[in-house]
Amino acid sequence: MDNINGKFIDIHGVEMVFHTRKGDFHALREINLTVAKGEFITLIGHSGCGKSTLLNLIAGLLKPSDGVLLCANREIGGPAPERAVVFQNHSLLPWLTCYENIYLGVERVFGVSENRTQLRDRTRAALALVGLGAAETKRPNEISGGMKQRVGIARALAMEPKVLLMDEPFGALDALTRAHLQDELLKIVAKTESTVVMVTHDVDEAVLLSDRIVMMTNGPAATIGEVLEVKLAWPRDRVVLAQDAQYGLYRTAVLEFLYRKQAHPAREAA
Ligand SMILES: Nc1ncnc2c1ncn2[C@@H]1O[C@H](COP(=O)(O)OP(=O)(O)OP(=O)(O)O)[C@@H](O)[C@H]1O
Repeated sequence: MDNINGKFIDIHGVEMVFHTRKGDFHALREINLTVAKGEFITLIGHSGCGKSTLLNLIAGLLKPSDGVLLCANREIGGPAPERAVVFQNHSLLPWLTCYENIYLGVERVFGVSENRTQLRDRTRAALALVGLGAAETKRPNEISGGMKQRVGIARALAMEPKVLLMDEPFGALDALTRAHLQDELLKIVAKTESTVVMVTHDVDEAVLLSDRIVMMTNGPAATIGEVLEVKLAWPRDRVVLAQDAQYGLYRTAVLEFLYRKQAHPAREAA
């Protein structure tokens, strides 16, 4: 496919070299990847292989040393609300309520063209989408870690981004909360038809959520080693999939890549 929907995000020949006091560090080499509109992509690989760097390049928070990144046919020149980011640590402003945290982003994006009632409706709709309508007047220190992450997701989605970028959004949560939020995310993404690129360390999370899993080689000069297409039907049910032979095969393929083909750097160094 070479229409815009097939190449909604188009990453071509990207290199990333960090200039440090100890010299240049070649983090990423020859990154080529296209993401279709509505696709859910996860990036997986050992610690330090450059997953966050690649996500930050798509976010426009970093500029590539070489190569080009396009979103909807336009070069990514910096951060923009069309590419909203959710980090591992929610990054909510502690002195604002859940409502105000979301409203701030909504106002920034739609404040020029819409009145206060419309902005309020957008904020409330985003809170409702993540099931937090009742918590709108609470401050971040009054809600659980899972709820904070949901506010972060609501804040990102409220900006109606073309792409949702998530850097280990559930990494700091306990297993049950994590599973619950994964299920919620799948429902939200199905409803909003979002395009998602998500960094994860979790093999089950990758298989459950992804249309494709992008597996990265170890750094330095990391690149995309393999891309696994996950052809499990939607909607996906974790309990049903736990018994599914095909699910097991996908899981094994990722584990093989990570622990056979790409031995952990710490072990190689030992
Ligand atoms: N600003 C920077 N300056 C210098 N080196 C950097 C910078 N940012 C990242 N790096 C290096 O680039 C490599 C990739 O880092 P990155 O954070 O993208 O990896 P990662 O796969 O996301 O790791 P983790 O899974 O541990 O979060 C690492 O070796 C890191 O030390």
